[in-house]
Amino acid sequence: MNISGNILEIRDLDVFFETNEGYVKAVNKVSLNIRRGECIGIIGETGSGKSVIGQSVLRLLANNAHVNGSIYFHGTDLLKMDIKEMKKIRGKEISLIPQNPAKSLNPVLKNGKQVIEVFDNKNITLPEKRKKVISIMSRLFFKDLTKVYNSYPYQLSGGMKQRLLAAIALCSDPELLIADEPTKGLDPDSMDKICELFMHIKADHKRTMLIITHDLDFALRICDRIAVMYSGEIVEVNRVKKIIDSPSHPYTQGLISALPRNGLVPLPGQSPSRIFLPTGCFFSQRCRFNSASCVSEHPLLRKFDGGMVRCHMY
Ligand SMILES: Nc1ncnc2c1ncn2[C@@H]1O[C@H](COP(=O)(O)OP(=O)(O)OP(=O)(O)O)[C@@H](O)[C@H]1O
Ligand code: NI
Repeated sequence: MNISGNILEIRDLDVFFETNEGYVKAVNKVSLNIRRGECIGIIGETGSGKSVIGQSVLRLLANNAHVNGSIYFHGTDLLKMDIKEMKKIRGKEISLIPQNPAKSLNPVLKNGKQVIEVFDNKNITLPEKRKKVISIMSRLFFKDLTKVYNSYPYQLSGGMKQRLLAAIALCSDPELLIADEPTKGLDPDSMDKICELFMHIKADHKRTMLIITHDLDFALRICDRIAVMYSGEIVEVNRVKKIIDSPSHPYTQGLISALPRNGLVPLPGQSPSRIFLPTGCFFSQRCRFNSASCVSEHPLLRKFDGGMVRCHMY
């Protein structure tokens, strides 16, 4: 029992990759807690370090990665855990809904069998497994269940494949569910269905979730709290309502203004090189409030307005 109520505690996570060009700083001193039953979103533009955080939690980083910091799951640091022990947690206590549904399914296995196969609880009989799988699938597929159960992945739409992957991820009854870009490459109709699916997982299955996405609208609809990443670090964390109604960090303000319903005002400029990061604020070159201290001094993440913000203005 964790007294703090946190399922996951990421502390000062640093990840850099060794490349021929130099050290790529992917994640800088990221700290984030996920409370039981909470759905937290990590948002930010491409390359900001969102996926690397998810991969760090599951210990699925590439071989050229160097990792520092701690990721506590029930008080045990996953980063120090024996890889054998880690495999007992991965896909069971912490499940991932992978990014690419097409690549993650076995094309020659019927959908129902696909879920039963990964459900490797050795203590229960096959009929019991089937019963459990059907119960999970019926909660995700509603009326089409028999048809879906007996057909093959290629007969499913993109949105339905996502549902199948969600069923696979849920059948181990995980304490934490991580989804990396669940809406990537989907048409608007499937997008709505995926939104509905995640709302359902949240409400009905009461899952603790970490949603990694560049799709701000999706995150705003699903999550309770949002962490905004810029160039490998968290620049703002707060409850969704605060992020939408009164974003504090100029980068978050830029993201919100760039939403289609707000007139799609794009943020000018580019994020800095990840090999030669600036001394001051990483966002200063693109910031309309840029001042001398922003260039000379790197801002710390400080408590503000019920959340945290990394900006000299606060
Ligand atoms: N194996 C690797 N070797 C070198 N650099 C890497 C490696 N994996 C990731 N990176 C770099 O780390 C940074 C963070 O990557 P990450 O995949 O976490 O971004 P992201 O925020 O998930 O972006 P996207 O929205 O495109 O998925 C990027 O600059 C990326 O190029
Ligand atoms: Ni990513």
